[in-house]
Amino acid sequence: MKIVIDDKIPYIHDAVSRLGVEAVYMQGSKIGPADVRDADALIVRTRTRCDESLLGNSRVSFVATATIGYDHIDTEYMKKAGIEWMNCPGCNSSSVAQYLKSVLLLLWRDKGMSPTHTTIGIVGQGHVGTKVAAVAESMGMQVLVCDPPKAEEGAECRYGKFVTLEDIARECDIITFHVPLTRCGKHATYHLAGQDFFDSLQQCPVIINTSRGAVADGNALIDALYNNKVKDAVIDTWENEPDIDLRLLDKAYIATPHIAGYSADGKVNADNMVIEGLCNHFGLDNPGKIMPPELPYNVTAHLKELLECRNPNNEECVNRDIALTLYNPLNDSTNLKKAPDRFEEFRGNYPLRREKW
Ligand SMILES: NC(=O)C1=CN([C@@H]2O[C@H](COP(=O)(O)OP(=O)(O)OC[C@H]3O[C@@H](n4cnc5c(N)ncnc54)[C@H](O)[C@@H]3O)[C@@H](O)[C@H]2O)C=CC1
Ligand SMILES: O=C(O)C(=O)[C@H](O)COP(=O)(O)O
Repeated sequence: MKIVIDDKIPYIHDAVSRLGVEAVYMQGSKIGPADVRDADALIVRTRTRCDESLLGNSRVSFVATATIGYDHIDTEYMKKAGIEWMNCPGCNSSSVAQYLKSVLLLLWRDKGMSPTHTTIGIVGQGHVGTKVAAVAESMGMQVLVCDPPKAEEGAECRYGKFVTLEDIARECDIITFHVPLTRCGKHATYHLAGQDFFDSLQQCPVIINTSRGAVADGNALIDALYNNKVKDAVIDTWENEPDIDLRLLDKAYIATPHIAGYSADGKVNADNMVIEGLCNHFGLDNPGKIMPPELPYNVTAHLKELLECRNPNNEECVNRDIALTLYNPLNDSTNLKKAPDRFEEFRGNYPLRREKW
């Protein structure tokens, strides 16, 4: 049995080596029809488009993407071809929530956006949006949630009732997108934040996009930043990655290379889900749980020091410093702004980041 695996999926190698199968590791964007022709399974990330042109002449019967999003998988083709496929729902949702928490703390520290005077609009109440809403609520923000598909299903909104995107545009100081990228259907999200949306903004909000680049129309967002319809932008996901728009990079307050979900915890969750799916599909013995590496001693010692020096009068600052020590998106942003051509390199060699210590 042969598996082709994206070589930038961290922590998975040991578990795969214990499966007793042939494993070929390759750069995700380079995996082509000749590489998968004699493969039985494919484990990918967002960089491999899985469709008929890749898989049509192969014997692949199982495809797993170690990600939440699956807009790179042609699910219609998978169904037609009888190929089982899986994504990893929720795997890195806490990692994206950690990214958002640090962003909200930085907006408070550096831009004076006090949480108790801030209304945040969350577009998409799925795995990620639910956790982001809880973070914002715990900081004292007023939370509005827009999720028309969930509203139509009769799902419960924890924050009053679901509102429309128009309500969000009218009321919110921060607007953050947590939707899948979809190009058809009643609730398609391609350019959901388009010209009309930006024209309708009333509060000159901060726009945060950690979903997929094309959920926001980059040109319309840049115009809105120049015309002061939008105060600041925090961009993790970009149109045309890795060839990103340098005007948006320049204007964005925080600009990161699609790494909101890159905590080691999130990566390991995805690995464990993928290995379980693979073992179930092929009847293999599960080699056991993968664990994330520990943080180095100097980081944990610094965190302990912060806690020990805690002054009850500045508890909030200590909590903020701990959160930002664990993860500060400005570090990733500074690197990307200096060297945007290294977008994929920054992702592929991402430093150890933990959600807890
Ligand atoms: N930047 C990063 O590293 C990461 C990005 N993502 C992106 O975030 C997306 C969301 O992730 P999850 O919350 O786990 O997905 P999910 O599937 O759990 O939730 C998505 C929610 O969006 C809602 N939705 C769909 N169309 C909508 C529309 N037009 N307007 C408002 N709401 C709409 C759905 O009803 C659902 O509740 C993923 O599809 C992925 O593209 C996810 C993880 C990491
Ligand atoms: O899970 C998702 O969806 C994501 O966007 C990932 O965090 C990004 O993953 P890769 O591009 O590394 O596959």
